[in-house]
Amino acid sequence: MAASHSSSPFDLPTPLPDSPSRRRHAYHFSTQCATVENPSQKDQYGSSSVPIYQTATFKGVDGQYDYTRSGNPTRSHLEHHLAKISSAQHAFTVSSGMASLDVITRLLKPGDEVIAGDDLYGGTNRLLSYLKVHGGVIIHHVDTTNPSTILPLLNPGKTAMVLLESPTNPLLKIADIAQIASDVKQRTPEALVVVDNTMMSPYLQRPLEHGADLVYDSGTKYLSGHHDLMAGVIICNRNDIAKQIAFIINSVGNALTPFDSFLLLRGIKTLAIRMDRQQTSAMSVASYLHRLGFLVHYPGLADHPGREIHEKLANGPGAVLSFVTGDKAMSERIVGSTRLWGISVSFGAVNSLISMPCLMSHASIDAATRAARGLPEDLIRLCVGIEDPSDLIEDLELALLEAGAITAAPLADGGEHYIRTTASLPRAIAKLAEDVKNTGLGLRTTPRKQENREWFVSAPGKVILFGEHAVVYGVTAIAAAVDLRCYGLTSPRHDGKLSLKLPDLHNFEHTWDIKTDLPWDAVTPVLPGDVHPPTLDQKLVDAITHRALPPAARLENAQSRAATIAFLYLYMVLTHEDERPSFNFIARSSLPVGAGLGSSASYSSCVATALLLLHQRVSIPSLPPPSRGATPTDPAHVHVSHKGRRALPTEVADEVNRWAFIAEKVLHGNPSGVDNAVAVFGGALAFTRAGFGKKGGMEPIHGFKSLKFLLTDSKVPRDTKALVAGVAVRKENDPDVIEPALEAIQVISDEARRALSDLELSRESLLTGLTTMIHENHAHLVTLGVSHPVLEAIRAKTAAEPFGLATKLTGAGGGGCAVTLIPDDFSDSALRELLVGLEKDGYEPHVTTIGGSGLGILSPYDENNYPSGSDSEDASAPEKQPESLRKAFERQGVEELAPWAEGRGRWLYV
Ligand SMILES: N[C@@H](CCSC[C@H](N)C(=O)O)C(=O)O
Repeated sequence: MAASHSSSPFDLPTPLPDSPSRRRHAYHFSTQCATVENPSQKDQYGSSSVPIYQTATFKGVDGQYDYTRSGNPTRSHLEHHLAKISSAQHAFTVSSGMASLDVITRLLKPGDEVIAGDDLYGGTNRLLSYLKVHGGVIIHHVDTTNPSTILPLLNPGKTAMVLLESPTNPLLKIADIAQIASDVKQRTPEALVVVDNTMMSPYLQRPLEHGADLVYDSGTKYLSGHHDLMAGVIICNRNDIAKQIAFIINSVGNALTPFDSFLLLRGIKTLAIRMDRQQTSAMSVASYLHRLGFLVHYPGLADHPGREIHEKLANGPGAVLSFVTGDKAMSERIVGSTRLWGISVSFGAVNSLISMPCLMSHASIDAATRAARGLPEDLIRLCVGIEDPSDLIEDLELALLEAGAITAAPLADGGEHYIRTTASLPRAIAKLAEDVKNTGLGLRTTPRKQENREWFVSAPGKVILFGEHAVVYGVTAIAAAVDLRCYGLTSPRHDGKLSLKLPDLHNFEHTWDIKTDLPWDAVTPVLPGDVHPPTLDQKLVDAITHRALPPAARLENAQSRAATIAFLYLYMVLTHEDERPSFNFIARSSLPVGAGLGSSASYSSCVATALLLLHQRVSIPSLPPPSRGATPTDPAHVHVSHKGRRALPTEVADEVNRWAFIAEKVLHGNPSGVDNAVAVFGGALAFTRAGFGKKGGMEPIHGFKSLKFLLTDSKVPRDTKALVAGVAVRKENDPDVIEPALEAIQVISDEARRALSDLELSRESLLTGLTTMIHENHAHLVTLGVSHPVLEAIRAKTAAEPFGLATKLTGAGGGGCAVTLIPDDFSDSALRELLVGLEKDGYEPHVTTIGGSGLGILSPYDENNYPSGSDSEDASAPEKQPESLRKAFERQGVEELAPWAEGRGRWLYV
């Protein structure tokens, strides 16, 4: 026996007697929710909470209950309560929202026609598809935002049901339930108008009041509010339908259990208060995303196309919203980067959830149908809970930042704000342009003049002074440029070929025929002025790996293979409109490779700079005119000796940095961006990873004074991933030891940052302070378990008399490099003695200065000195030309690289 409620929903007036001065009136919704009373079902003990009648059977014959499938007192209380708050005559509860729809669609028979929306919950679509295939029911999907699309499908004698969601799941479209119900009643009065009201709950919308015949709700959502039960609710006013529903539920046996009935009843008591809070926060979240420029679907926003209709039907916009980013991979990253928003299907719980419908709740709709119905693959659905809205927005902002969906932009007052990055649109336009070109419809523009100069570029490596490993947990790391550098040289060719040579990396060399050896069909170019999307184009990476790598590089050496892929990737995405420069690129490095000193980032920066110059996407400032009369021995330029620093404009540095980061992604998958930032900008910076309640970002340490350090490569290879994972395990197992160590490292980094930028601090105090901090930071790294016996041996050697120096591991540890501070008064003879001792022990020490210049480009460039084709494979190249940079560059020993490069002319640095 299914419970049914036969009195008016507003049968719980104030207890006051009706009088002319004080009218009896219905209690407000929240009062009704909290007040569970059924006058016809008084509890024998007056219990204030409805008891759980955890019983399958009831004794006796002819009693109100006999078997819980047919009826149970706990469920009756719940159904009475639901009918009351839904303005309904009848309410039924079943095992899930889908069970509700199953019960309702059992009213159909083969040949019946159902009209449903084209944006609807994946499970609903699945059940309708099942009925179409197995039940002989004809299903029409239409755009229910436009009631006139339904009219031609209303087929008297055939249309049995019109199934609506409003707002729809997940695009939050609005269907005019009242208008549609009236049209249906007029044209096909026998058809039932059924509404899935889950998104609104009876608090915000009561479709029976707008002409619906049947309303169902997934009680799992707002009604329960805590995601601790599954339930479905069906309500209606018509006795004939109620009778059939009760019959089906009893026959099928899917009525809600006594325990779940109890839980649902408990949840409903707080429905209004939860919904109020959730809805207010949802409005803030929607407005926040809307302000950033995302396309947000939420009926509370002023520009929502269905807002006016929704406001006629409902008392609020609810707490579910969705938005698109323009890039599925970016959406995946956003969803994966949130901490507070749980990645989960469903909605309506007190805790906030984030999901990608196409991968989750709506995955059962096949991709082609999703596309045909306009359900975007990059759609993110947000279900707002009761947490503090500022925490929710902060968490979302950090995720958007981390995913590259927003970026900081300067404000007129010197401050900063976040704006949406616009990676996806120009990319689509570029693709379109390519497509047009490939189909022969494009207009060919005159190709630009081929870049005929040799370009000589260089970028420094980096050393982490403080904060390594701890940086993974949100601690600030201090990184600085070292004066060991990577150098890159391009020389023009005129034979349609491209070559890469890496003499210090297993002497790798390869030449490609640009037209035939590179997988051009796999590339989506990034147009000038546009930014590369935050994620790599994996299709292109794969195509290069499988179709462009020479067998030797593919098989032999992982470093040269990765360096080649990064080079070709950048070359190809920067190429557009058939302008495919032909040249040789040689990279050399005075930095030890794979020792944690940022050699890959300095290589990436050189590749990015060289390619941007060759593709004519950046240019360097031309030499200013002479300030006085020039003579053969005096070029007469004003020249203040700043050694070229700050001569390269910030725009050039920013562009190179962006592309160097892309090359770093090819090389490392998920780099932090610190290494390439140091390689490009030089100096020193403080880096904090986003997350752990921090915004994250990099800040230059202004006023950084250059310092002398000894970098000792232990020559012991290390496994960075394993070391990072080891710290994670220790942190998990021994938080009382590891957490304080991380906190102490943050204190050291903060102090180091202050000291390094304090212009008034004496040199002596700075060096003393740094010595202490080096010792302390190393001790904490030992606690984290990332030191190694060779690093301890280097520490002991440098600390021993007569040296007395402070050393710490730098980077991942477990081998790799140690960094030793050399005070200004440390004698040359002592330094020589130390170097000899370290070399004798099998280490490779480098005396370096840190905090120096970033990216450098050789200039002024005398184009006539190295004319076109001087070193090219062009058969017509004139003979007897001055030696090109290329040959001399290749000839230098690694130690001579830096002084030789400096001697080539005037370098411009960032
Ligand atoms: N795997 C489930 C997914 C349930 S989605 C639940 C909810 N209605 C929502 O919109 O999130 C299934 O396939 O049904």
